[in-house]
Amino acid sequence: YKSNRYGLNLPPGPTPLPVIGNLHQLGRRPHLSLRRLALAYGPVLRLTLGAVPTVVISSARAAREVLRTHDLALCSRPQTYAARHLFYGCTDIAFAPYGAYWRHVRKLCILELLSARRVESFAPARAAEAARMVSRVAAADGATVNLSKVLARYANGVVCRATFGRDFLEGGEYKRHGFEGMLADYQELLGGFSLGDFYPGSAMLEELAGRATGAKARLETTFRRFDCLFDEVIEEHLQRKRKGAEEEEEEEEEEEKDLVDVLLELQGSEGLEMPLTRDNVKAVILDMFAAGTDTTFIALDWGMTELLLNPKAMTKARHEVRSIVGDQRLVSEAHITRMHYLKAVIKETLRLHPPAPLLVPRESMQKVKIDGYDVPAKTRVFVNAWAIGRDPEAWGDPERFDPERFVRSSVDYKGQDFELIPFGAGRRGCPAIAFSAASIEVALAQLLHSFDWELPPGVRPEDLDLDEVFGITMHRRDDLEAVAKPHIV
Ligand code: HEM
Repeated sequence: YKSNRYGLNLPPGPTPLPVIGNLHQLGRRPHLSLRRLALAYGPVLRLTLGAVPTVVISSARAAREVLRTHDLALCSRPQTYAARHLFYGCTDIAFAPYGAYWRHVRKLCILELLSARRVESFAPARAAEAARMVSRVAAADGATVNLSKVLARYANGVVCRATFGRDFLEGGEYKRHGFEGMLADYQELLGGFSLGDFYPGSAMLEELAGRATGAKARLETTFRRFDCLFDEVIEEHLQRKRKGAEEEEEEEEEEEKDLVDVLLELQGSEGLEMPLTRDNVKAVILDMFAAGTDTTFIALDWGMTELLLNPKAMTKARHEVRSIVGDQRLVSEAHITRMHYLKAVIKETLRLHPPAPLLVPRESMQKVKIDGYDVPAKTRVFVNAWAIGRDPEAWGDPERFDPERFVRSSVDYKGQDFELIPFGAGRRGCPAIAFSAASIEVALAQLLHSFDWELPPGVRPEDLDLDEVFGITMHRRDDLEAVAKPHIV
């Protein structure tokens, strides 16, 4: 085996796939190293992640084969050490292996939790959080604002209101529950490749590796923090229900229900195909909270970063928003249906900065052929959405932020166009595209309507450090700071 310049071992003879190597050799930014490898060796790479055969896909054509042609064969998830510890033994939606249980919870998610009607019912929550976001920015009174913090609170507020019926920002609760730390731990632990994953199937070796590296202790602490919070929230909801029943209140309006209400109702209903335990309910709540918060924040953070770096796009988007909203203070969702350029800005942001750069790994359930290569059962499959969004074969001038490209084309992120797959696609595709689009659009439109934005005095676009922190989701390492001049507040 000779070593190539990536420090990987190339096999001497022909192999079913071009490269064998080791993912931990790929450094701090695997999405980038993997793209370099794909440019050198082709869009279907095989790596050996410890004992786990792994395939990485880096072209729209190969992604179509994974996410459409072989969607069913490739729609399980690996039961990683971290996912099992954090997600109640992988009984959530995102990490459950393919089977009757996953089909059941996924169906409940599509029909009950994130249906078009439910997403619409959260419009007041989005509006309230957008208004609070404006107040937080206005409070800076022309001084430099840490916009990343403001956006993180918005994303957290929207997801918490939809999931739990309230946010945790008042009365020191945010700090008490340690939300930021919890989410940071979660992203890091899930995105990391813990030593335990190198010995799948050997429970003893996995356990030893987990202990030796300290991963187990961290996973257990993070799990316990989430678990206690969810128990508190469920008890609150049950108490409210009991009180309502004693006072013989009218049935709660469908519009006022949060996702915990819906899940508890489903749990109590008799017609359910499969019973839901309390742990199942908590696992699904964790999915909503964890899958929704950071992703929404990252899309907004990069959206505002790109607009600040590209004043022409900023001016055009602002002009569109203001010409539609006029002198009203708050942007409504009816306004947004007419904001075509704003939607193009969001697509362009998600093309260059998909919040989950390698999507969420899949696992093959049977042998399939991808791009002519044999991929055996039990192979872990990563799709490098980040590389695909910058593929020169799919995109002209791919590194340039240019929302105009979407004004001229009908390419969308809904899982039909494989050159743009920030939400994945197929049976395992993100079930929250409508929820996310609504949350991102209203926040971005509101920020552009209420304020004129500039970089802080003395900071030039080229001064911004755009480095990122890789995890299951990937955000900028530095916070975005900017100055906001009120337009209509
Ligand atoms: C910008 C925002 C978001 C992005 C970019 C995003 C991206 C993704 C991606 C890439 C996947 C894996 C898809 C695949 O394997 O093909 C996924 C799955 C998932 N997402 Fe999202 N997501 C976002 C927001 C949300 C929100 C707000 C929620 C919930 C409220 C959510 C819930 C889920 C769930 C439950 C899954 C697992 C689906 C399954 O395995 O069946 N996501 N998301």
